[in-house]
Amino acid sequence: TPLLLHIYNHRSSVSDPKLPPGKMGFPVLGESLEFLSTGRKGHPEKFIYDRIAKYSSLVFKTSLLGQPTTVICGAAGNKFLFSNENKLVIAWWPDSVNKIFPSSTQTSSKEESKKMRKLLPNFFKPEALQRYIGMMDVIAQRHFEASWEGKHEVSVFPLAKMYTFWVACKVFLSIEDPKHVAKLADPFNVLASGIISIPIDLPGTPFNRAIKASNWIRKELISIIKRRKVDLAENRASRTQDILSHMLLTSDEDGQFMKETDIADKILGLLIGGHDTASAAITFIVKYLAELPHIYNEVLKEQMEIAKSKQPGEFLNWDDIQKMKYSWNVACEVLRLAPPLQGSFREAMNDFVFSGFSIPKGWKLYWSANSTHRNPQCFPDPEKFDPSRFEGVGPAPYTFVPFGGGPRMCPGKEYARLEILVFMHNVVKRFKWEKLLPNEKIIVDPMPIPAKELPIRLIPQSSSYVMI
Ligand code: HEM
Repeated sequence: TPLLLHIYNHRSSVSDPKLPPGKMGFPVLGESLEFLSTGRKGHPEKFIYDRIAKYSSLVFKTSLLGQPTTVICGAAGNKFLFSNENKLVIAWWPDSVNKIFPSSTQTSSKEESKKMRKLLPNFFKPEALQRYIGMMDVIAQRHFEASWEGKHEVSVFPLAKMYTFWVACKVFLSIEDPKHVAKLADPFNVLASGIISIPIDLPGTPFNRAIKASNWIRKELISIIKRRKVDLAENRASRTQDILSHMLLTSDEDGQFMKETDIADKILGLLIGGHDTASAAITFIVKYLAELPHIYNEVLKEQMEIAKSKQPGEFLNWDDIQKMKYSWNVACEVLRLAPPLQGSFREAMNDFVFSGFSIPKGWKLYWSANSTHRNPQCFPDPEKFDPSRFEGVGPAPYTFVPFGGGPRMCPGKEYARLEILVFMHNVVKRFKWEKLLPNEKIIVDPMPIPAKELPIRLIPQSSSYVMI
């Protein structure tokens, strides 16, 4: 619609449309505190729906993280932002994120990082990922043996993080020794908590420790990369064994290979992008399955059919994943009600007009998954857990957006689907479970997690099930 936008732009200078309704709040702080506190109280959608109601508008202005921001809600808003990437809007991250990942913004140019972003989906194409399903299953089995079996009670969130991190170490880097995984996991958790901290870089602050942790991990990654290069040259490593090999051997359209520092940054970005998101999703799947026994039973039925069809010692494969339709609908319904990422920011590249409101150049824009996920027009009876919403053609375009959309859509979406389904298969095959805290609160900061990390009581399946 460039023509339409041109007309909009033209009209904007003539009739001078107004800024969206809304309040900018206090200087600097803006409305950040309310934005964050509705999340910490477990209802991040409240910030959005209160304002949609107050201003009778799906577009409103506010100020978040020190930035004038327009929040754009609804399917039409999602479509607008996702389809105008690099035309009217460009990705924007808060300063704290840029400081923890200095090299992606400082050593590589914008052009370079755009090129890199184009390469990324190559490493996560279904064809490439199919090979990794068996590896994920191996890690899942080891994880359950090490941390679940023989236990009466466990806390789900830390275990989900351990699982996704172990899978990532294996699929990205071929690292599977639990000791080596743990050595990377510690600084990694420091890093993850620094990203969401207040960006004050003084000795001892979480932010400062995160920067140090990120430097340590990048150094470690560079040495892994150097070793791999030698191993590939001397045929001691396979060209397709993991994502690192793919990155080292893939060139862009100009025949250029990625630099070591870029690969380290990309892997670090992927580790971060995939860590708390997928583990939050897994935690909420376990939570909903505990609360909804009829859904649990359907998932169990589907997964046991698959388990019965396998030979002893045979790992999950692509055909098995294709059979997990009901389980994936359940996972999608969980992602609708508890989206791990609430939304993300863009920046206006120029002045433009959206929905009759003028958006000044440099302003930030924010889309929010909850603005459609909990909207009764997009999802009738939105509070009801109903996996059948995803049967047939499924939700209308741009209404179900846990992974975003357009050119910046989550590159790890397929990977996440596989590791979530492999987890579901392994957990229901072994256990039923009950929540230990029936009314455990949810905190969204910035990912949704149960406040006490979801402690559950495990009830092993009858042994005939586990043997299969
Ligand atoms: C259930 C799990 C996941 C959810 C809900 C999720 C969701 C998202 C969303 C909403 C975005 C932002 C899109 C935007 O700004 O419009 C994103 C970006 C991203 N995700 Fe995921 N993600 C998940 C898992 C993963 C995994 C497993 C990986 C890595 C293997 C990953 C890597 C990334 C990266 C690198 C970006 C940044 C892309 C960019 O800046 O262009 N994500 N994800």
